[in-house]
Amino acid sequence: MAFWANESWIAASATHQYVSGFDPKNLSDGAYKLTLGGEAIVSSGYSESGSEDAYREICQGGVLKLLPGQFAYLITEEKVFLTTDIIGFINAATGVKLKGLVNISGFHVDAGYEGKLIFTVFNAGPTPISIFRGQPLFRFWISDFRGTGSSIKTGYDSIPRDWADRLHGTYPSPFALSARIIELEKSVGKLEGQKNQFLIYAFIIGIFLFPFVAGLYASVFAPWFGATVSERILDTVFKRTPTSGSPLAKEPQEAKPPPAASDQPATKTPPAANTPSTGAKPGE
Ligand SMILES: O=c1ccn([C@H]2C[C@H](O)[C@@H](COP(=O)(O)OP(=O)(O)OP(=O)(O)O)O2)c(=O)[nH]1
Repeated sequence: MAFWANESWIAASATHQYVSGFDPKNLSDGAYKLTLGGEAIVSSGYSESGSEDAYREICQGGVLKLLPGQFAYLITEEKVFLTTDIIGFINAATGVKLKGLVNISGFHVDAGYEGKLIFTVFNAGPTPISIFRGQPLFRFWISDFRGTGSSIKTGYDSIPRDWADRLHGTYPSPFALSARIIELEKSVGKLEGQKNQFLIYAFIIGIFLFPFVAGLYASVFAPWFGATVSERILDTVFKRTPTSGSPLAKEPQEAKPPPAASDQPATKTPPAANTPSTGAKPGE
């Protein structure tokens, strides 16, 4: 197995087109630079919602921004045409990987594969990564592939639209979570500010309303409230003898039953004669 150097690429391309629009200028140390094509599917990320806008068309020179924690399907502009006696290897360019873009997808292209290549990437970095259509974002190597059994396979022409459903939801990276926490802290700070404002307003309104409420209480509620409930509470708490104004005073006292007749000691009524005369006659 031998990887193709630039010379092998150029010599072989004289009889077969391995990459659409082949240009030797795009070769670098045996790697052919494939560029970003016109469509992408991007996950909702941490600051957007739903997968409705996941599919993105990228116009010529148009930019696609991948936020921290976002996951995307990208497609190459070029199609590759592998014969059955070669195999391909793919990767993302180092420059963009150093910004934090991770290539999650496979690394080989089957012998006999014909079509565009789809890359699955994830922004694991702390900052948004902007890529543009036509940017030489991917690397493609070819190697001889000995033996038989491979056949021509029709590959991708575009990104299947239903792949958007696979990217529904969020894929939070530590950076995305940190950004989310900062957003929430800002919201909490705003709410705190609103709460303080509310308390200040309530205090000011309270100052203006106090004389009115106090007057209302003194003139309407206090006479009724003070005479009934207040006195009752004071009597109970301080074990006071119910005052004449107190409701307890007005309540009938519990009557003690009179002692039984047999229990009463016999008392004699002193004779009228022994009663010291007051000199007064009855009826006087
Ligand atoms: O990141 C990748 C990896 C592969 N391919 C293309 C080239 C490859 O020939 C084809 C199938 O890839 P692979 O053989 O790895 O996928 P599979 O899941 O094993 O599918 P299959 O069983 O059809 O081979 O998809 C891509 O577009 N992107």
